Amino acid sequence: MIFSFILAYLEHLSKRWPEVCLASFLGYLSLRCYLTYKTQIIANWPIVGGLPYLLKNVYRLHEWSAELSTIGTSYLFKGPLLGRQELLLTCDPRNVEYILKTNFSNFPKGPEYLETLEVLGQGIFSVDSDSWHQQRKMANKAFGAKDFRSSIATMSQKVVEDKLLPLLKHLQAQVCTIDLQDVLLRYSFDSSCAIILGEIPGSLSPSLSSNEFSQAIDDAREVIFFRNVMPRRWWKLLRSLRMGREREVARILKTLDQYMAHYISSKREDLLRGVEANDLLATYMKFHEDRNDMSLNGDKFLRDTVLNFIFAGRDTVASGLTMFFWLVSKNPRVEKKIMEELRILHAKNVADSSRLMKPNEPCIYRLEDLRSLVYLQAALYESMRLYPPVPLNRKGVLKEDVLPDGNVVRPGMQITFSIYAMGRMQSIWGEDCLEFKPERWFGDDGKLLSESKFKYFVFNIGPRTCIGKDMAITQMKLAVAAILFNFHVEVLDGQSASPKPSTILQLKNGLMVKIKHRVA
Ligand code: HEM
Repeated sequence: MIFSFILAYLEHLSKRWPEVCLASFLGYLSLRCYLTYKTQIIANWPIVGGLPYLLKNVYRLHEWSAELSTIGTSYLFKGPLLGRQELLLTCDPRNVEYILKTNFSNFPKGPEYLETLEVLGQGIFSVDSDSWHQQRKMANKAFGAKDFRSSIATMSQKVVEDKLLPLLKHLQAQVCTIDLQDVLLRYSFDSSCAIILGEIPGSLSPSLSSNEFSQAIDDAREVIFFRNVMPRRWWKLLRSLRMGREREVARILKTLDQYMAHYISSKREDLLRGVEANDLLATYMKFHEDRNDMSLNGDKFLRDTVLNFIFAGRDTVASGLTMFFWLVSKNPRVEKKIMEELRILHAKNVADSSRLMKPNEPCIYRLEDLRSLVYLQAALYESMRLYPPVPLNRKGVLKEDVLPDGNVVRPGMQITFSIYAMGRMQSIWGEDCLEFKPERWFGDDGKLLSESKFKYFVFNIGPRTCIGKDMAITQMKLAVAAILFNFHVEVLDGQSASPKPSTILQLKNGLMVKIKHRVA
């Protein structure tokens, strides 16, 4: 009796106020979803899919990815109904190896992802298939060129010696608190530009003034991140309306184009005047000077190529260094062992009369010293395991395929894997996976193990493996050895290592330190 009365009343309401009824129904559904799913780390709600979870966690994306890895190694995430996109989140190392290496050709970056990299043009990083093959071949040739390889070490050493150490000496004398993350970003920017363009932009000057080119790279990265976390249709709509972050794109492109045009034309003039140059830009120009194919030698090709290398190298090296200093500050035992290694080498160099080392000048390490710094190398690998500079990777799917864990992937789907989560998985690294232990990188014979012995995806694996790995390790070792030997980096208490949401791992609030004199 009461039931039929309620039904009749509802029928009456829905006829008189259909909007109110629809709104109440949706409200009821949302409340039910909220109460059902509120304690879950992730779920696919009706209509909106997993978007509420993404929005809720976007500010702590990498920590969230590590939490997801504790409930399962793969999860099929569904986007909102409008433009529904399926995304397989995985941190199963078998899947990642299959995607990056075993069946590489079936998993290109794909048009959806490449669109988000618009500012990078058509460089090695932002193309697939034939164009990528061709560019990779050229890049392998450039990175294999003897003159270019030796200029990597010479230029990095020059930036450490002439720019980084004098700045740190100045900051030590000022006795002030500084953001080490910012200083290291300046170092990797100056050092990358020196190696790639043959010019040091001077961002390590004592005034620590801002640099327009470097700022445009930061802004471009933010746009790329934004496009990667927003549903595709949403950011495209914002782009057509020139709203939000998308409003910035034209200005960023203009700045990047202006700087690139300047560097390319002045390098061309230098080479015509017979100036000797072995930087990457000059190496590419020399490769192609006898070719008439303008698509390989034109300014647009050079602009995209060189910009891609600066993008790939600048933030990654700074990120690796920042997290290294953070971890070392929390692990004095490791710092002591690195210092022992550095002091033994220093004593050897002082005894070597050809090195002409003066007792009161800051100690500089050279390329030939780096090979013997094995504990330092292990500590760098280990810190990038816990804090990989590129924490996420994304791939598309060409043909339907079954991944090693049984998940079926189809064209149109996206696959994202978290290198951050995989670096912290007990099933890969053992019970002490969260400890910073460079010792895990040594075999029973005391020799440094190669990273291929581990499920270590920090530099990618397979055909698209990072081409700048050796360059990065050289830049990092030279900087760490010079900083630690000459200064004591005092990391201020009360800071946390929360990464900011970005395509490159960076600390949300920087790394505040005091630079002090190192007492021998
Ligand atoms: C610690 C420093 C670095 C780390 C952790 C790192 C990591 C990576 C990763 C994960 C990828 C694959 C990205 C993807 O497929 O989307 C990559 C690709 C690449 N890296 Fe690095 N990288 C570092 C430094 C550098 C440096 C210094 C350079 C040279 C300037 C460089 C040049 C490249 C290039 C050109 C690619 C694209 C390769 C291709 O697609 O064939 N990287 N790197």
